[in-house]
Amino acid sequence: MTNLKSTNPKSIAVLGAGAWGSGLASIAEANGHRVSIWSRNGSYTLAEVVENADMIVSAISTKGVREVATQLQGLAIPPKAVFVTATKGLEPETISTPSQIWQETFPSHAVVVLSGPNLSKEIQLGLPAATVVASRSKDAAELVQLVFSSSRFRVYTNSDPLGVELGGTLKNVIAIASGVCDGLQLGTNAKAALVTRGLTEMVRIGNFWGAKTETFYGLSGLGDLLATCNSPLSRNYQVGYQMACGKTLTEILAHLEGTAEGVNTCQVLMQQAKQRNISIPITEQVYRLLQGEVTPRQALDELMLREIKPEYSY
Ligand SMILES: NC(=O)C1=CN([C@@H]2O[C@H](COP(=O)(O)OP(=O)(O)OC[C@H]3O[C@@H](n4cnc5c(N)ncnc54)[C@H](OP(=O)(O)O)[C@@H]3O)[C@@H](O)[C@H]2O)C=CC1
Ligand SMILES: O=C(CO)COP(=O)(O)O
Repeated sequence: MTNLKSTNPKSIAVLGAGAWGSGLASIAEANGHRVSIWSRNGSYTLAEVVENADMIVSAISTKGVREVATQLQGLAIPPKAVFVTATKGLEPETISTPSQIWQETFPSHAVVVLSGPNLSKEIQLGLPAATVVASRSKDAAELVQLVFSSSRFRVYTNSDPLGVELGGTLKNVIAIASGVCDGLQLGTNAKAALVTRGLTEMVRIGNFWGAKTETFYGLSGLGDLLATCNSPLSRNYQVGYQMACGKTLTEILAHLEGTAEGVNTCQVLMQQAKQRNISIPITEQVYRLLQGEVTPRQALDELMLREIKPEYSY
């Protein structure tokens, strides 16, 4: 069996002290690495945490990524530092993924995407989980794999960073739909149909942007889809569930613990789908529900009564 406790501790700067930033910091710390955490209200400055960092791990919500990346641009980042992004969203103005923002801001540094079925509350409890680290740089991905692998966290490498990142991002919209499905008590058959067709929709969007189909059938796609569509711990699932129980989006977001990225992702996807004529019927109904244009029951009827068609169009 591999001994994963590090004999070569690295300096890890974690940006974002939310649920996932704290979770990732604990995993690296337990593996013997030197971890310092930055957040807007924390006691360290950005310059202090990134000084001498071997790895800069961002678990900032999408809305803050560019702002923090730009602040870092003015600081002395060690040339060999590897950026790791764990954010699952899309920037509305540019449709960039978080890793694209990091790579654009730091073109000569390696960027690694970390994404998988990783509900942070379960990880905090020490329950076992697996994830994926993906990069164009094999060496960087393997370094990140080594830093985070433990007896409770199994880390796989992957060479399709876009597919890995989009899996974690796109499933959030389907998780909202799954929450609606459970809130309306539509049963197991309906849930299976929703998640399976949701995966088809994820593959369609992902392929359009250049991600590989097979990546969506791995941990960062199907794996994360199953976790978030079946767990009340998922904030995105909670948004859908509570809407099905009659709450408004504003009421839900006011009391939600943490970020539900699917709400913004859904808007970005709808804009793109309209402009480029991509068929994303589930996302479209989630969008209309979030906009207050349909009730959960109307959204269900719209999906069930779409024009009949083959399962796959060749
Ligand atoms: N929780 C989970 O189970 C998982 C979450 N993720 C993803 O990780 C990301 C963060 O999620 P999570 O930790 O749960 O969310 P939280 O809401 O708990 O934390 C959000 C973090 O983002 C920071 N942030 C938000 N806006 C800004 C900004 N403008 N500038 C700087 N920092 C900002 C917050 O900073 P501050 O602390 O200063 O308020 C906080 O650290 C999301 O993209 C999510 O999808 C991925 C896997 C698992
Ligand atoms: O991405 C997650 C688990 O992998 C967390 O999901 P939520 O953001 O919906 O809580």
